[in-house]
Amino acid sequence: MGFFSELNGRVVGGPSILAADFAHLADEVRRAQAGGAEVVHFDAMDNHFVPNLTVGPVVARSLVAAIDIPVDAHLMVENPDNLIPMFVEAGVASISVQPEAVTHLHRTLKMIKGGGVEAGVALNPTTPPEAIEWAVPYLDYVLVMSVDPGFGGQKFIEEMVEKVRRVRELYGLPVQVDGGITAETAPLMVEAGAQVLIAGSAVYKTGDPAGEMRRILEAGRAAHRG
Ligand SMILES: O=C(CO)[C@@H](O)[C@H](O)COP(=O)(O)O
Ligand SMILES: [Co+2]
Repeated sequence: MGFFSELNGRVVGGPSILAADFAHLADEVRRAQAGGAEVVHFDAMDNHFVPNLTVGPVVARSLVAAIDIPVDAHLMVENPDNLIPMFVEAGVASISVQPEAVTHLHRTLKMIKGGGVEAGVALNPTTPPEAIEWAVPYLDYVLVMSVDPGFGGQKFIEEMVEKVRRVRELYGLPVQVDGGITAETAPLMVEAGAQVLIAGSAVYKTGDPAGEMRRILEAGRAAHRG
């Protein structure tokens, strides 16, 4: 049970908080919800794995309490094991880790699942889908990064469309996509098999978060092969 395991073939999406106004996070999420967002993507960065620093479990806890859609935590941190129990305690619905930042991935995924939340891996653009073959029994979703993690507003990496197709073919797990997702790139990703569309800049940097969220979801759904 959970957000990813209950998608039932639907294409869904939500905003990445990275591009939102952090002084009004819950309101920013509600703006995207007005455009059909069903999940919010919470980017945690540590200035070690990525050269940027954002927020952690304390802010996640407040956000969970203030909104009524699931919070999906994307941990771009080295050694996430210390943080996982705190994110679980904060009430997030799912946690993805970057396998490039984790030494004992099996242990880390078991820790996430043991906390009763859904587990994912977020693959850097050059990390091959085959790298997670033996992690699949412990996964509820795969996040294909279509930019290098660390910043919003970067250029979409086109080859990631084929990577989505490959991940879907290999594992059949729900694929989430993150990085440079817009109403133009979303259909390419959905046609290749992506089901969960995450967008930061495209939603929040245009002045119409609800309208842009809706546009991305409609464009994605129009490309869905069912
Ligand atoms: O995880 C990340 C970046 O590391 C993403 O969640 C970005 O925040 C997406 O931002 P846009 O590329 O949509 O602006
Ligand atoms: Co992210």
